Amino acid sequence: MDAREIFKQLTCGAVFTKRKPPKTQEPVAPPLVCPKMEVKEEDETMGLAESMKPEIESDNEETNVDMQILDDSAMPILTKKKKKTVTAAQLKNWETEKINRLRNKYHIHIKGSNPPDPLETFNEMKTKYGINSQVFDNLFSCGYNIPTPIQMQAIPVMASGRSVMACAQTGSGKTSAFLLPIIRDLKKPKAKGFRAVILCPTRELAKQTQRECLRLVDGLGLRVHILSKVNQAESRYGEKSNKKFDILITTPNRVCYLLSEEPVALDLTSVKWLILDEADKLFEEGKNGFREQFDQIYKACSRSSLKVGLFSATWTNAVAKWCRRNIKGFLTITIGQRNSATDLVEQELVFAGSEPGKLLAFREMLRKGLQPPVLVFVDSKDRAQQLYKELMFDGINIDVIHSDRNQQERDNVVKDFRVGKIWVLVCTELISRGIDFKGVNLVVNYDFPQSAISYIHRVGRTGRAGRRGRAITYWTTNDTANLKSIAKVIKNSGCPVPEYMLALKDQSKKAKKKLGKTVPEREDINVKHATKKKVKVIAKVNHKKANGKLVQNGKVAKVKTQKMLNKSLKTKAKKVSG
Ligand SMILES: Nc1ncnc2c1ncn2[C@@H]1O[C@H](COP(=O)(O)OP(=O)(O)OP(=O)(O)O)[C@@H](O)[C@H]1O
Repeated sequence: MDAREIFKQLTCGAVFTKRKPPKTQEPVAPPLVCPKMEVKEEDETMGLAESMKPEIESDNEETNVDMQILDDSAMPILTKKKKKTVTAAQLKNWETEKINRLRNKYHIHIKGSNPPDPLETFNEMKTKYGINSQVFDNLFSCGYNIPTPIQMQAIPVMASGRSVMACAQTGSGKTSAFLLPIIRDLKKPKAKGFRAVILCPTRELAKQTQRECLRLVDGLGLRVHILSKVNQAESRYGEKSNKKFDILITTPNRVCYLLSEEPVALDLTSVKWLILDEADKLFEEGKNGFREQFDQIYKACSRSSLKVGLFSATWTNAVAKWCRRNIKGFLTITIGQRNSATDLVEQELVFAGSEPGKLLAFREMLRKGLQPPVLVFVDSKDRAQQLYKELMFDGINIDVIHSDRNQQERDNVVKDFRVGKIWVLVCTELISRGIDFKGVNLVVNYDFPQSAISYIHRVGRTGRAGRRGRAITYWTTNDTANLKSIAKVIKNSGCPVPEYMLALKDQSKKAKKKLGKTVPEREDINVKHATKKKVKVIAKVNHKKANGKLVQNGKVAKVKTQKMLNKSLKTKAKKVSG
């Protein structure tokens, strides 16, 4: 017997090859399951309702056995394949669950029948809604890589031709949320006249929206227009005009002026989309609101298929009521908690005792050093002017904006603040809504806001587009009426507030409404609180330094002496008292 024969007998005829054996699976014994015990699968269906999981069939129902016989003595090798059976209904449920998870993740709440699914990426605008790839490129050149939660939901809603009422925090990208679906819908320029109208409460906001729109329509040829000189409008937008514009961005007053002309100087019959940015502000009644103007504009947009979009960071009953009465099949989108301040802002309430105490506290803050740009909000244009005059000699680049300044001055101030020439801007509610100054580090509520809604918008000028910010609010014993509601807003956005503030008595609805409308009486902020001597000395020094002129923001301003300041304030006070 040669060595080969001996080896064959010893190995019982086994064959050895260089090939790797196929992967085998040991036959698995059925799991021991206690009758009452639930077996949880550790797979991607975790957390889904039982009915939504794909059906996984058990071992004893069907098992495919593959046998591979290498030779007579080899063991059979079992391979088990699990078959999955998923019905269409289950797939749909599964998809719904995925969408719900996405909405929960981004705190997207939507109300109304058959809402479209939210987008997860801008790319879906191309694949699902056929948006022009040029717009897509424009988005990326704006630095927008992923949609914000309001964009995720509002874009598909509007792109599917539905009216919408949307509420999302300040600085969360609402402007592009309504601009993108409009641009998608209008596609290219047409000689039909305005097909979209965007109403904003202030001209500053209208200009900013126009800028954003121009960036997004770049390369499409769509013509975006802002109503400026109403006296030139007649020939440009009237019935006989050559209809040279597609999108109109404006404040309501200017539109109403043209609509009241004989013959009507603005044709809105082709308007497909009417957007109200800062809708709750536009719906306010009284001299600061635009309720009547809006009604007139809505009537003039007579196209039967008109769709309306109402956007704001704050939600009021008046807006919801109007939507229910006038718009069929609209959807309501809310991101996060309604009427809440952004949690990107570190907020603080500071008790300043009295009016002079506020000035001292503010000066102390300036002395310690602050990081510009800073916005300082006060109650009225007179107070804005007073505070500005008080601080203009303190060696900071400061300016003021309010509705008494002419349009050119207002535009210059906004421009200078944007480019960093102005460090501290004293302002009124005029710029509390919608204005997107990039990188404001600090908002100071020098005067306590008249309502929680006003507080939310003022504070929302910082902490925008994912950046963090800070807000300081001074309060005195005169401000206790609103203290609780504002303390609550601060607490809800995750900042600490003293417990006693939250335990204060609630105001009645009527009292709150009244408070929101009336400007509280406050002691003047003026130089009489500082020692006259000190002001004279400062004025003298500045006078000398600038050879009789004060150079500010690249412009030459006349330095006013104490006497001149008092005189101008007295004449202003006389004017106000009538
Ligand atoms: N998808 C995005 N990715 C990154 N930045 C974005 C995106 N969308 C918008 N932004 C930026 O976020 C900032 C705030 O946007 P926007 O002014 O539209 O906010 P808003 O929600 O209208 O705020 P407000 O309530 O104060 O009017 C802007 O500077 C804008 O350029």
